[in-house]
Amino acid sequence: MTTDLRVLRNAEWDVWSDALSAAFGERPSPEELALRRELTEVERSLGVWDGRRCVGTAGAISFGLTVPGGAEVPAAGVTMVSVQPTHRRRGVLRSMMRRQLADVRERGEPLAVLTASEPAIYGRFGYGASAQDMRLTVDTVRLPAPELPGVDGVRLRLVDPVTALADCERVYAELVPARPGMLTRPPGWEKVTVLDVPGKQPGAGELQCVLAEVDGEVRGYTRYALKPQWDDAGPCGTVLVRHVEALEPVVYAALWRHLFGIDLSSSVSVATRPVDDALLHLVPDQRRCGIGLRESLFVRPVELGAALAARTYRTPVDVVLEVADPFCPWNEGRWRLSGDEKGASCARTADAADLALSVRELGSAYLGGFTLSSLAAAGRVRELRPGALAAASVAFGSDVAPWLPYGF
Ligand SMILES: CC(=O)SCCNC(=O)CCNC(=O)[C@H](O)C(C)(C)COP(=O)(O)OP(=O)(O)OC[C@H]1O[C@@H](n2cnc3c(N)ncnc32)[C@H](O)[C@@H]1OP(=O)(O)O
Repeated sequence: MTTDLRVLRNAEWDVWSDALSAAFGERPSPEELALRRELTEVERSLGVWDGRRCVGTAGAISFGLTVPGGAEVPAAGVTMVSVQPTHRRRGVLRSMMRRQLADVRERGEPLAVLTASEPAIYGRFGYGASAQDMRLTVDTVRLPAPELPGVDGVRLRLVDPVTALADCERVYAELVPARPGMLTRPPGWEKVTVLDVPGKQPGAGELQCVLAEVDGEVRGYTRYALKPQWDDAGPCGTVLVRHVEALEPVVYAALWRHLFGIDLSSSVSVATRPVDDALLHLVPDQRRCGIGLRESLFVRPVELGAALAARTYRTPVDVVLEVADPFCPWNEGRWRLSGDEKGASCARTADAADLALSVRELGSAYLGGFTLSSLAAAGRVRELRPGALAAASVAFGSDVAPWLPYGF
């Protein structure tokens, strides 16, 4: 099989996009397609061609990723990856991943990030699961709505989601530096948050948006749709929450109180919240919150030294890492990482190693969502100097759990 892997050209976008849709078995709406076109960074997108047929696609988005300590680090958001069924398991994906990581490095982005259709795919390319989604299906019949002193002072306003976008984005922008894993997005990406595709959530009504105001200022918002349902006893619909964000506890409680109280519903379901979400402490019984966990954001250190130096460390750390990275061999070897809560440096060293691990484990530990100790318990990190593992594991931690609020 002779194929040609090259950077996408504008004129090829339609064929490339059709190949992507076909590989996922999707038929996007005209609105979705228009947004995909707008958000494709063509010069960062790759296509693999077999004659005039596009058989492989991969895109990258120029994000900024919040890391522990609050810095925003340039990160390539890997997306739109597909290979046609006729060309699978012949190394097309591998060739795109190799080319893409070389491009990311050339651009000087220390990190690549993605969310995976199937998590088993990307470890071999050095991506480690780094953050988790908490899914909740809350029994709002049995659980009382959240209450906090001052909740009655929060004014809620039902608004058109698109008209309210700028207000919501101001809130979102304030939240981004406060939590590792959150992304600063290129302009246009905010439209994805309000794209309401009829039929995408079968049975659900129109997307609603509620703004929460304190003293006339927007301090939070929620977006949701009601999925009505009826049984012999009456209404038992579900409120499907897409987003619920707030800048202070009382606003968060007010938004959840609203969601708990929506007529004709008996549960509220939200696909993703951080694992340390405050709702768990605003209700008296977590068991009735129907909690589920799954991995969400994968992180791949592309320039290892720059990536490790870009975040801060919870406790002082001075550790020599013996790093394996067969897919990006420029990262292989020994690195001394020294840092604390103010900053860090990471440079090559000839000193004896304290810990041995691969770049994938460093991706998993990078945002503080998974500990080096838990990875060691799975045999994926080896301690070479007694005491080094516990010290590094604590230092890599984060007070706030990493979280990615949406897919890309
Ligand atoms: C970031 C994102 O966009 S995620 C979206 C990924 N895309 C999809 O899921 C769409 C449907 N699937 C596809 O298009 C293709 O099957 C792909 C892209 C997943 C794989 O493409 P291929 O060209 O077949 O992969 P390729 O032949 O390069 O395989 C590379 C390695 O990954 C492995 N692999 C490929 N697909 C999978 C999978 N679904 N699960 C586990 N391993 C996989 C291969 O076995 C191979 O393993 P090796 O390292 O042991 O040799």
